[in-house]
Amino acid sequence: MFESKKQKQYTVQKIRQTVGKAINQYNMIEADDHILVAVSGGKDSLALLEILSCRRKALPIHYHIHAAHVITEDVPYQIDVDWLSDFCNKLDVKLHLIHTKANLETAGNKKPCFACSRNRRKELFKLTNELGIKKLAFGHHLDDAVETLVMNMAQHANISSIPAQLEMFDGKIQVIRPLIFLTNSEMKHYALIMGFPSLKRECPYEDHTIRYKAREIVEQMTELNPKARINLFNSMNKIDFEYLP
Ligand SMILES: Nc1ncnc2c1ncn2[C@@H]1O[C@H](COP(=O)(O)OP(=O)(O)OP(=O)(O)O)[C@@H](O)[C@H]1O
Repeated sequence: MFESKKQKQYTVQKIRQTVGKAINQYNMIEADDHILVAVSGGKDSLALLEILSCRRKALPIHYHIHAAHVITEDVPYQIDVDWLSDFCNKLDVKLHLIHTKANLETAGNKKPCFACSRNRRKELFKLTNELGIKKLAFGHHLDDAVETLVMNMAQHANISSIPAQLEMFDGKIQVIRPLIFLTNSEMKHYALIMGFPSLKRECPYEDHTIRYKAREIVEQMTELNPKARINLFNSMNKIDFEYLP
């Protein structure tokens, strides 16, 4: 679909404003904060890094952005680190590369993908702590939250998802998700306009079977109501306890 320069500018501005809305609503960023952005090389975390970095120029408050990318050496999936370094340089953001191993052979009956992402999170928390940073930002968006809601209801019989912000380790680290009000389709659109390449390759261990099924279910629900995705998201803030069994 052809989009004029003006339309593209409008989309970019709207998406950046929506990030700003989440940041303000959850008080995610304060003056002089240091924020470590976890960057996978996928479109969402690249956009998150770029948006947070650009916002610094437009705001009266100042905050510091750092980026971290975890390289799991024993998993045959790597991104173009030179491109990412260059991207961070242009944004005037320091990139921290974390080299680690998932040691999948010792993961017992845990699935490789689970063991690898648990190790990645551990490494990100470790670096955040070592750098004396309090805020760790992830690139999860609204679709991730809705899919997680559906998965948790079906698998764990509880109503829970991924929070927009969460205090961890007795408040030492605050996890923030500034893209939480944006859909996957909005993020795809943003990446296309900004010309972000897809640095991520499919990992051979990647097992998203359940998540893909949850995604399909959410997609089917949009046939009931085109707004189903947003409604599922908003329903998490509107639980009518009197009308529950
Ligand atoms: N190798 C990594 N290094 C640093 N952070 C990561 C890495 N992989 C994932 N993350 C963080 O975890 C978030 C969710 O990861 P996930 O693999 O679900 O995202 P993705 O959709 O594959 O990539 P992205 O969200 O960047 O488009 C990412 O947005 C990013 O913030």
